Amino acid sequence: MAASRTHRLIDLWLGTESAQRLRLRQTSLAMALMVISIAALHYAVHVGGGERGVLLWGWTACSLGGMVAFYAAIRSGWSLRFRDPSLTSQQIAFALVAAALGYAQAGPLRGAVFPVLTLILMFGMFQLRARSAYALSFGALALFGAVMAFMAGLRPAAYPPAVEIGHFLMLSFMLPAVAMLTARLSRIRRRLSEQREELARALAQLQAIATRDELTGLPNRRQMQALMDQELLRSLRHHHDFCIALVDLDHFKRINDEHGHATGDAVLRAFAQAGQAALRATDVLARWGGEEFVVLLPDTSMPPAIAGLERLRLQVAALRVEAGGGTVGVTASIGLTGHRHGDTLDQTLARADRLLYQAKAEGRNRTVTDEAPRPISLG
Ligand SMILES: Nc1nc2c(ncn2[C@@H]2O[C@H](COP(=O)(O)OP(=O)(O)OP(=O)(O)O)[C@@H](O)[C@H]2O)c(=O)[nH]1
Repeated sequence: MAASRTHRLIDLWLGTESAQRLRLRQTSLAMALMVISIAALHYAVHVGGGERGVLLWGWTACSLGGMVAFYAAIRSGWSLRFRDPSLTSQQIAFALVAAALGYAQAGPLRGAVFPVLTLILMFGMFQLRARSAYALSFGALALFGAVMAFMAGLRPAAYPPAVEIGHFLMLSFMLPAVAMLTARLSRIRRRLSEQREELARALAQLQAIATRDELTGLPNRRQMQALMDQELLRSLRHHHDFCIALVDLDHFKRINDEHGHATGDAVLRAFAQAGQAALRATDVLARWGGEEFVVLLPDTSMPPAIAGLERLRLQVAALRVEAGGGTVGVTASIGLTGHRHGDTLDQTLARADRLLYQAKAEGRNRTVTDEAPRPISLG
């Protein structure tokens, strides 16, 4: 109960979208650091005998208000319009200005600002590019240099010039060092993301090789086998019909022999395109091997299956492929059968194969089914 209330509060503060949650978590951490730094500065001024006057309270209000404004800009989604919706550089720049102004008021304990400064710059380590990290570091150095010079001139007793020069020298070593580390991390991050993209590309390529026929771009035999297995399971669960057809190009050897292998390849590609166009979007045409193809017609009974295969056969017969100045045509023989409940896929495929053999034997360029003959509608 208490846990779920805590979760609800956290969701209210951070939202539920994961990238936004990450950004807001980081900003909340920055806010916490700001609150601790404000408390520490008040303590430092108090211990140092300084006056907690309007300047300190003004600084406190601006520092807190700024962080709340950053939180609101991110939480409301307003910052999503920027390249970096976390507003990392802007938050760091703001915190650096607040730190420099805090340094001007901290008195004898002002050295405590330096580790905070490092911490502020470390917020950029996982986000900033090298250029931004160097710009922020050198900007901070210039800002602190100006504040140190100003304070040494204004209150030399509290900010002795010799001590300020020492502080500046320390910063001029420390800040570029942090920027160098950030730049190194940024390079590692970039290399990692390049490698990740390369891996994703290689994986996509491997998937295409494993599932597609290279010549025609159709699903290959392995992929078709998986699709038919899936369809078999679906048909068992939902008690629907599906059909399978074996399609074989006629006298294909002759095309190769008379026009060359390249023309044969072009005919296979043209067949694949025309075949897919003739079928419904849910039907799958796959290359089974050589000049033999399989069509899977999911959730389809025999009459529409016959119509679909006849449409395919007629469109293939109308194909003309360029070959050495002329054109070459091709026809297809088709064995079509419906899957029978209780049969294995191999049994259905064997039946389609026998029907295909029959189509060849009866003169080719025809669709043969084991269904009782009925008028074919091409609708
Ligand atoms: N160009 C090309 N030819 C192929 C490819 N795969 C198989 N073949 C050829 O397809 C031809 C198939 O010939 P056969 O099995 O004798 O059949 P067919 O000539 O089509 O005769 P029927 O099937 O009886 O009508 C062979 O010459 C194979 O070399 C391929 O990827 N590209």
